[in-house]
Amino acid sequence: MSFVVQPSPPARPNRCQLFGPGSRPQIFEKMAASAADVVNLDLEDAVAPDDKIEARKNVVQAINDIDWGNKTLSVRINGLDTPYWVRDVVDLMEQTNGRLDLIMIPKAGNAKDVYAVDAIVSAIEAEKGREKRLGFEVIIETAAGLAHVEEIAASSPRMQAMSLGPADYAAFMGMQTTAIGGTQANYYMLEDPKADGGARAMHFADPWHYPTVAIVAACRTHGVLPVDGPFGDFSDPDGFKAQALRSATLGMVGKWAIHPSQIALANEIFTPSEAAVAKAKRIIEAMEQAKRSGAGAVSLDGKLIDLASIRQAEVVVKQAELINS
Ligand SMILES: CC(=O)SCCNC(=O)CCNC(=O)[C@H](O)C(C)(C)COP(=O)(O)OP(=O)(O)OC[C@H]1O[C@@H](n2cnc3c(N)ncnc32)[C@H](O)[C@@H]1OP(=O)(O)O
Ligand SMILES: O=CC(=O)O
Ligand SMILES: [Mg+2]
Repeated sequence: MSFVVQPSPPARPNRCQLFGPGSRPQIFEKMAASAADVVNLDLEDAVAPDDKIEARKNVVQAINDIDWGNKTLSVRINGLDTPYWVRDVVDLMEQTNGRLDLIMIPKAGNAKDVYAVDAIVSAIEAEKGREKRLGFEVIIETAAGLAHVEEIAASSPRMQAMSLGPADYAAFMGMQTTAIGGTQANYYMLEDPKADGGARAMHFADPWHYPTVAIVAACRTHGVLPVDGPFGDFSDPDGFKAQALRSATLGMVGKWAIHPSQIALANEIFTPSEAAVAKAKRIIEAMEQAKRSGAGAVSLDGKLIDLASIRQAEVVVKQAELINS
């Protein structure tokens, strides 16, 4: 236990981040009317090179003209290795009305990447006398991003969220797959040949486990929201749910949707169920009683609960309160 108190991440729901290409303005109103907590207008990989300039104009206009309600509104700018990103940032800062909440920085490789964007944003904010501080979110989706995940999480007071990007992550790590997230057919173990009469059942392992835990740890250390990225097969709701359940279990607070059919799935998984909230409240209640009687550890339903159980239960209760607030 460190004497440094773990900072809280931004207190806003982030169960689902709905993405849409900036080059497809016909869907912007649908995104605004959706049940996603966060809308991400994309200038990066969902926009073809020839459409980059037009997409930027569409996004600027949409930020100014569309009623985004109480959504967290974010734009994914182009990567710092492209000729587009500076103009993305400058136009978003100079030509929009202050409604924009976040800029998403893709392929963040180290803290200096965030610093570079911060320098431009800070200068324009000061020049324009903007009172609302723009927030940042990043995607961890390169080998360098993973290697420097903690310094990226700590890189700026603007940092609000960090997502795992499994598509680029797979590419940059040289993984042999073209699927975006989820189960990988070749990542399995076979049962011991001597077990079960040699039937050798397959057990799929989770190739996203390590980056997920690394992101969650970095985020929890620095008060940033950890988010699971895209699941490309939008025709496979069960696969999406299994992936989302794994990341929720490991501490992530939400997941991207790359199709409207994935929004309700993400909202369901990242909203604590009534049963989970009721159980968490029973634990807190039982521990209050235990404290009054001087006990640190007691049994509830035949299981141990102690002071750590309060902290566990509070995660569930606070998440439910945040969503219902
Ligand atoms: C690896 C990464 O970087 S992922 C992040 C970047 N990627 C993206 O932003 C891609 C986002 N998704 C999309 O562009 C699209 O959903 C696609 C290309 C996958 C599929 O598009 P379509 O073929 O039009 O899907 P489909 O026909 O099933 O759409 C059904 C309805 O949902 C709408 N829709 C589709 N995608 C979206 C979206 N992202 N947001 C809101 N509405 C949408 C369609 O306009 C259509 O509406 P309608 O019923 O009123 O006509
Ligand atoms: O940007 C997201 C990804 O998976 O790559
Ligand atoms: Mg990517």
